[in-house]
Amino acid sequence: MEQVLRDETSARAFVEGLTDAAGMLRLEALSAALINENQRQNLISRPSEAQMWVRHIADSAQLLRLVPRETPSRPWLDLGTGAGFPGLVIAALRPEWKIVLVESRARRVEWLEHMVRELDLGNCRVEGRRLELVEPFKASVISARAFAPLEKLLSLSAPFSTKATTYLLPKGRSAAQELQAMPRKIRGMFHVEQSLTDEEAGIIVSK
Ligand SMILES: C[S@@+](CC[C@H](N)C(=O)[O-])C[C@H]1O[C@@H](n2cnc3c(N)ncnc32)[C@H](O)[C@@H]1O
Repeated sequence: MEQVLRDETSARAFVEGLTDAAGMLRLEALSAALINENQRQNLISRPSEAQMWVRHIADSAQLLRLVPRETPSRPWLDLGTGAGFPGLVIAALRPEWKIVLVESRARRVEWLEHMVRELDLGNCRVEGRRLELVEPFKASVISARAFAPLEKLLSLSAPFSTKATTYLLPKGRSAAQELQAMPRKIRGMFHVEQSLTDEEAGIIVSK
């Protein structure tokens, strides 16, 4: 098994390897603002504030290992971005990529829009509505962490996917089980990658 990022120092070093100094500054700013905003609205669990890099930032950033380094030809769509994971972290690491964050809760939408402006992420757009109401477009990547059960996720996101779309779905410790419970045809379209931030967690990946 690969390295597991057990502490904040190793998680930060891992993310450093994926970006440049400006990217790290954006993530530091995101982390500080998020801890501040978490006093006003419940964005992340309080205990996870002290493990921001392992639990949230590196956990999101690791998805970049699963896609090509080149700018995708179509947008990266993140479903149910919430506090910003994983989509806002990807946008902070790859500001030249087109990223669309979908989030329905008004205060979270405000927060995401605020951070997109603060971090000057001109290629990142927030769709502040339910996914069901978003005008469909074809995405290169569809990511979602803790958004919906796999079957529902696939049906809600179908209008945004093509045969070439890569799904990246951090599913925690239920990944293998959730995939196993799917009909064989769907099972065959995905596999589970080991998460670098939790040795028992998996990421459901298409193709
Ligand atoms: C459990 S949170 C996860 C947030 C974030 N992805 C993370 O892992 O930290 C799920 C988020 O999805 C949003 N959500 C749920 N159903 C949605 C829908 N149909 N359209 C858009 N957003 C939705 C919720 O408002 C919530 O912020």
